[in-house]
Amino acid sequence: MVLVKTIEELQKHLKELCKKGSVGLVPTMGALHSGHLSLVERAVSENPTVVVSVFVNPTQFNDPDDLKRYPRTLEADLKLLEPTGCTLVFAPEPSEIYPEPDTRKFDFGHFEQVMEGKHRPGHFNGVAQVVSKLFEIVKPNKAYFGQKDFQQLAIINQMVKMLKMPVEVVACPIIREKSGLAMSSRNALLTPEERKNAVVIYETLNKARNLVGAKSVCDLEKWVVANINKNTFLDVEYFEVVDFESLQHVCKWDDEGRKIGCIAVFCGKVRLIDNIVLN
Ligand SMILES: Nc1ncnc2c1ncn2[C@@H]1O[C@H](COP(=O)(O)OP(=O)(O)OP(=O)(O)O)[C@@H](O)[C@H]1O
Ligand SMILES: CC(C)(CO)[C@@H](O)C(=O)[O-]
Ligand code: BAL
Repeated sequence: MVLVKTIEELQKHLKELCKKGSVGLVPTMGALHSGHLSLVERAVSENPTVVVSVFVNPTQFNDPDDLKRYPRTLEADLKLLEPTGCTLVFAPEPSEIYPEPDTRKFDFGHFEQVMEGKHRPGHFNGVAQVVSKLFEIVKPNKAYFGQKDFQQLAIINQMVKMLKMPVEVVACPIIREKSGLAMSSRNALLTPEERKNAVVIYETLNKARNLVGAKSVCDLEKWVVANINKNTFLDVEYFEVVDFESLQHVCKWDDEGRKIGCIAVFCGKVRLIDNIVLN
């Protein structure tokens, strides 16, 4: 495994490595945990060359405090990546990715107007800026993303189509702690007490899945918010039941297609997201 910091170095390595076959890319913002490692392991099992990028992308943060607080742990990340068998770790400085400001504006229509897009203005434009740059730099055959960031996956699939990029986007399942809490780099910012209480999020999502049909969509949404907000550590920003493909709000359980419940919750100052497939 080799750590590279510049695009020039990375592309020099890739010129030789791509002769071995496909290249897999796992984009991350570091502070790695088993969720990230599951993506890397999948990529290693499917490609002779795997690049893991570790880059806290400033353009996707709508809240400057969130960017300042975001955990940065490159030394520990490298220790975790070593045994996975990944080939290259690309950890650039912001000036390497953005030698000048990226002024591109993507139009993802409805996909960026709901849930994360609505509550984090500009977030998905920043994600598309950095992921499109990473795809141009690495030219991967396959790129791996987690279903924890469900809406991000939909946006990236759309971006790949819009920009006609020859990349296969691979969706990977959510990895959870034993308690059920979805693994997330931001979990490291929780106090032990907050972490204990954060398990109520997934517990509630699981109960909600069992109430599908017994309650109307609208009543279920209200019930989830009320049940989580009963816990004084937690404050729901949104819970929405949407169509798995279109992300359109679902009105009735009888509507065609799979449905997913997506949630964002503040636990103290830390904003956590999660989701559950409902049928
Ligand atoms: N628990 C998880 N299970 C599966 N994939 C995950 C999990 N957590 C993160 N990922 C995926 O890893 C990739 C990098 O995510 P990122 O570096 O933002 O980590 P994160 O844990 O989601 O951090 P945070 O949510 O605090 O920003 C994304 O594709 C994300 O969906
Ligand atoms: C895809 C990504 C690495 C882009 O910065 C980030 O949004 C993330 O970690 O999910
Ligand atoms: N996992 C999504 C990255 C972010 O929260 O900015």
